[in-house]
Amino acid sequence: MSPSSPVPVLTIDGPSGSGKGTISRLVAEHLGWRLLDSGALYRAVGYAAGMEGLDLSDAEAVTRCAQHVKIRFQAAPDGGDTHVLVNGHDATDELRTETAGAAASAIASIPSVRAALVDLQLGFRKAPGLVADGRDMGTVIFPDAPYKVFLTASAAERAKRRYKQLKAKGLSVTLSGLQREIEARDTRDASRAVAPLKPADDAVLVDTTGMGIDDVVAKVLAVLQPRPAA
Ligand SMILES: Nc1ncnc2c1ncn2[C@@H]1O[C@H](COP(=O)(O)OP(=O)(O)OP(=O)(O)O)[C@@H](O)[C@H]1O
Ligand SMILES: Nc1ccn([C@H]2C[C@H](O)[C@@H](COP(=O)(O)O)O2)c(=O)n1
Repeated sequence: MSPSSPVPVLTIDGPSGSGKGTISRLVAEHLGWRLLDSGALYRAVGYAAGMEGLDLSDAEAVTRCAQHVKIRFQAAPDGGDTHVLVNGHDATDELRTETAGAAASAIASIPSVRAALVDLQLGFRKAPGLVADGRDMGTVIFPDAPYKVFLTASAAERAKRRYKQLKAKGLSVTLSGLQREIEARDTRDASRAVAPLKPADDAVLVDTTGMGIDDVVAKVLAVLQPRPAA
């Protein structure tokens, strides 16, 4: 990278449960790059709005909340999951629930809420590079990113992964209920007017159905390799 060239960004977009968070973290660790979990920002706004007792469809009130909320990512001392502090409260566990995901998806369809989070996201672009995980990383926030991936997997496989993850945490969930929630969230995220969930025109599509995590990491890292001249 020359001193004048922009900091490289790898965007990893995709639907819920496709593995964006897991793969982004592993790829960022491998590269020694920073990580932006943009979904956590929308989850934090939805959570903060809930704590204030706001009606999530009140666009003005939720936008004010998005403009003022203090969100901080804190590395776990034991090397585990990064903690997310919302207005000083460690909300890591609350933010990972499907309820928080649905609230995030609802407030994320408000254009002024999205606008309130743009500068915060752009601020993550620092040397030596950034892996950015979300729904609109490659299309809206970092359209000039040199590397873009769109991760998918069948809804049934994504529901199975989520089921395993939540069961391991001791939560009482059903596979069919999770699949319904995942599909409802995908539909809302993909059909909103602003920054809908969709692959960037120049993204590499990776269908992870039936693939293990290590194979997906390898496939994503391959996107960063220079292509042989034709
Ligand atoms: N290729 C894979 N094979 C099997 N399990 C996977 C794979 N990728 C991710 N997982 C598991 O699936 C679960 C969901 O993954 P993850 O949270 O990374 O998805 P996500 O796309 O970030 O979801 P969300 O958008 O809802 O935050 C995790 O338990 C993760 O370990
Ligand atoms: N760039 C982004 C990231 C997330 N959202 C919204 C839509 C998602 O359903 C919700 C939660 O995201 P997750 O943590 O599951 O990745 O947040 C968005 O609109 N744009």
